[in-house]
Amino acid sequence: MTDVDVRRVTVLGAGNMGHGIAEVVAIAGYDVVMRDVNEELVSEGYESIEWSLEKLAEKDRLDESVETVLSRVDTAVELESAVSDADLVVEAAPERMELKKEIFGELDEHAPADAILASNTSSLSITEIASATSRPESVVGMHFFNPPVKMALVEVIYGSETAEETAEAANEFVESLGKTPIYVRKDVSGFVVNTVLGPYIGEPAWMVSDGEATVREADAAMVNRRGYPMGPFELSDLTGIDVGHHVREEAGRPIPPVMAEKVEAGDLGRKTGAGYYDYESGDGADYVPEDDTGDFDTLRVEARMANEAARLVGDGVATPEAIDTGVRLGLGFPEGICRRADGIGLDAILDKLETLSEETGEERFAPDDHLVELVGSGRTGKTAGGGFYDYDDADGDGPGDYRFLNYDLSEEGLLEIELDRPERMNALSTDLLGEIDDLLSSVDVEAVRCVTFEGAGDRAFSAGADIEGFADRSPTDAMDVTPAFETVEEFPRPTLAKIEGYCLGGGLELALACDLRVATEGSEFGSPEINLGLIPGGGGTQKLLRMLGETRAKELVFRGNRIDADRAEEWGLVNRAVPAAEFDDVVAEFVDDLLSGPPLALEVAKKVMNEGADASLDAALAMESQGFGLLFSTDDLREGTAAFREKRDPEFTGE
Ligand SMILES: C/C=C/C(=O)SCCNC(=O)CCNC(=O)[C@H](O)C(C)(C)COP(=O)(O)OP(=O)(O)OC[C@H]1O[C@@H](n2cnc3c(N)ncnc32)[C@H](O)[C@@H]1OP(=O)(O)O
Repeated sequence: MTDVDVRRVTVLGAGNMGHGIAEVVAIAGYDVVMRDVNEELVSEGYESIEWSLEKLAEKDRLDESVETVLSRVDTAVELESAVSDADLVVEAAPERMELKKEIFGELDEHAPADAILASNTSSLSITEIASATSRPESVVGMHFFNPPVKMALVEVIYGSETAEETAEAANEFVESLGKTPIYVRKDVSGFVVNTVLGPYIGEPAWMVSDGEATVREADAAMVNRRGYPMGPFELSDLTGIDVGHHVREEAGRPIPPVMAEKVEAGDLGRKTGAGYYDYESGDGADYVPEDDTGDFDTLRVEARMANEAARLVGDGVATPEAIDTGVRLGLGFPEGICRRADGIGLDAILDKLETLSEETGEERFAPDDHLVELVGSGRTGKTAGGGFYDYDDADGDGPGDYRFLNYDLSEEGLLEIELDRPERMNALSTDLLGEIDDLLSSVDVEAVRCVTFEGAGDRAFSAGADIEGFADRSPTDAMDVTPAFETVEEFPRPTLAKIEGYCLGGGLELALACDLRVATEGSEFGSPEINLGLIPGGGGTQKLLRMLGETRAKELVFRGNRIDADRAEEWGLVNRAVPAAEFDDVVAEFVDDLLSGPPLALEVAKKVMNEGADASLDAALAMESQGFGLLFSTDDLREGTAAFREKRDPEFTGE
């Protein structure tokens, strides 16, 4: 359950968002009432929850039975009784201000005095919604992304009178759902994610309108050259061209002519069969890498997004971390826009905006004050040691602040490393591999006694190398995956992979570079590279051969299909496959032994065993005997033998 005070939740609205939110809330263990204005809508919503839960159960992604989760979902038509004992109400009604205000007026009358009143609006002002109540301090925005069951992000938005404790409770509640909240500290139009998305869609539309680019060039360049998951026009077709048009109209912003023409012609995107691409008589978003002529000005688009991000930071709406988390989880951007801007150089971004501003006189290029300040104070990005972020490791003298990696080094010497790209199944991008390499190369080894690796989220340790990045990579770059795996393998302390979920391709190779592997029973293992026309490239072919023998290794590599954790244990691919409920305890037992073990003997054992595996038996035995001799002169040996004599646990110091 949850450690916040919320126990009973009411969701108002049984449509796409409403039933999705109710489902997520019930899965997290809360009792939830889903209310809509008539029985038909409510039962359609309920059936959708049931259908979705069954799909999750089929994919083994539900810890409880469908019936148990459903037993926590109640439905209602009457608002008063639905909210009368709710701790939290999430309103997910259609996006019309008058309707929302009416609902919040009713909530004010019927919901308990201490209830949190949240709106799932994606575009309307929280302050104005709250004005319909006599308790605006209890009203907060809680913007889930569609579909809630799949999307990890929730924006928690402050209205102008939202109390700190209301926002904090909303934040904790979102975390208790297993989702990632970001704070949007001021009630700005578009909140965080849609504010950054605006120029991604809008600027290419201006460029096409002005005859400076084609739709296909823009999409191909942003996807292939800059790694975005979808081209701006492809994305616009998917979400509906009229949606972006409406948002701009409402905000009083100029509308790119190409967008206005499409809306006027009724070509709104996929939903009408045609938009920027033709989905009925054509092949849909059929741009290909060759459409990327190299002329499309990607910097112009990214400079505008970075400018919006600077405005959000400068105005105190969100931190760079929140913005980056928002666009990664909410839009699937390959990295946060603030990180990316720091990488490009804020001076180059400012220069681009100033040039465009002078050339066109258009308001949208006016550089934001915060951006100007950052550049003026020398914070021009990563190479300068600071931009939106600080780069402590710019001088290369220690681990820094990583984008895709979280780590913690405890006083006892446990270095816990988490691969943090849950939205991409913790796929190993070049950057992520570089960060693993950097961390293990720069950490103070003397302070570490054991390392664990795990994947963020509950779906994957890692689903392999980042396939999105493949199109863009030269063969020599692509061969560059092994250094990080070698660093892991050669790290002088014992390493343990904690595997929950998919462990595939490069993810399996990372786990194999670790000394030990513990997995939950629901985990799946495989080398699916062959299905992509590839072979394992991070040591997999050779590691599997040595670990499993030719018969099993070839089955994994040639067939490319997955095996379950029990079979992985039987084959010797993992040390233990355990039920999820026992996982933490089993991992803790392994870690305790490694942390309390003699560091020098463990280091020598690791080296002798790793290097000996590839040497002749004579050479390997010579290595072992040399290591054995070496350890005889250590304090740890004296401590180990003394502890044995004195019948106590040894306390090794690594000397
Ligand atoms: C030297 C090393 C080479 C290699 O490692 S090559 C890569 C080898 N690995 C693979 O081929 C595995 C690819 N992934 C999959 O087959 C599936 O995923 C899974 C079976 C792991 C899970 O399937 P499901 O439950 O249906 O989830 P989902 O919608 O496919 O994945 C969620 C999001 O994660 C992205 N993703 C998954 N694996 C990768 C990857 N390896 N590289 C980049 N992105 C990946 C998806 O695209 C999607 O993203 P969106 O939600 O935006 O559609």
